[in-house]
Amino acid sequence: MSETLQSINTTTAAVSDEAILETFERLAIAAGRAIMEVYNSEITVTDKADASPVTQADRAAEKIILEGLRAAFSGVPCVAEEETSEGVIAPDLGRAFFVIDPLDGTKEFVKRRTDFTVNIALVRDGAPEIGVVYAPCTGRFFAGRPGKAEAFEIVDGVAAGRRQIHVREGREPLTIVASRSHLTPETETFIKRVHAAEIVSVGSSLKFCLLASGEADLYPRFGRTMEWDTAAGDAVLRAAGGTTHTLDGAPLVYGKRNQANDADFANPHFVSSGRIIDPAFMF
Ligand SMILES: Nc1ncnc2c1ncn2[C@@H]1O[C@H](COP(=O)(O)O)[C@@H](OP(=O)(O)O)[C@H]1O
Ligand SMILES: [Mg+2]
Repeated sequence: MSETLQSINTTTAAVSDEAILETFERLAIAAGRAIMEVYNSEITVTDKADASPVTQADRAAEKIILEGLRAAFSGVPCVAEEETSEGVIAPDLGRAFFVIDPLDGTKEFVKRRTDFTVNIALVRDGAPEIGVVYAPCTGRFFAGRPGKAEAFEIVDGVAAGRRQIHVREGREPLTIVASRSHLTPETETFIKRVHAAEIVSVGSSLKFCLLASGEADLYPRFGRTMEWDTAAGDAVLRAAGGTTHTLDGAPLVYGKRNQANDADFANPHFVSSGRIIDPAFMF
């Protein structure tokens, strides 16, 4: 059994991975409901300091998730997109902390497309171990913890069609998933090098989930992302048997602070993959 939260953080009770996931699921569904209320009425967009958009839905969803996590697991630090952008960051993350992107794919949301997601993850010892990704517009829900990844649909607030998912055996030509809004020249160069059957453009962390559910093989990201953009999807992917590597071939680690020439929690370029027969060609 994997380590409990209690053994690596000061919480009031020993908590199983399953119990953590149940809390994540409940909070993601509640956050998704708040997001869809805004989606179905008027969206107010403002620009953050980094020029990325934020809406009242991001803030409402983050409030629901943070209040829920802090009530259920007091003492476990939270790294959340909107709080961090306002300078609210725990001074010491310890060995276990939550990472939250309440609305990933804000550009998708603002354009009233369907790919935006709610993301909640637990990082332990630098690895994303437990995570949920929920796309409230379509109802698609993905959940992962060590050794088990699942997909299901949320219908009227209730989970239906729960099934285990796995990465697939990558076969050439591969299916590549890439960002719809942020495709860099470096990513395009990489895509040209790989023998791809199909390139699927997807907004948000759903890209990781398509690898996890065996619907695609590779997700190259040679552009800006922050840890909250990737932690939950990466947790689902790893639980399903996939990997995320930086360009030096090491697993992507989380909890990156005070890096020279870079902001806190910024990710380097990475490639996520399902079960690729020969990963050597990637780097
Ligand atoms: N130029 C840019 N402007 C805004 N966000 C950017 C960006 N480049 C990368 N991003 C990040 O990419 C995320 C979306 O990923 P994708 O392109 O895969 O859908 C955004 O998350 P948010 O939508 O949560 O802000 C944001 O953190
Ligand atoms: Mg994001």
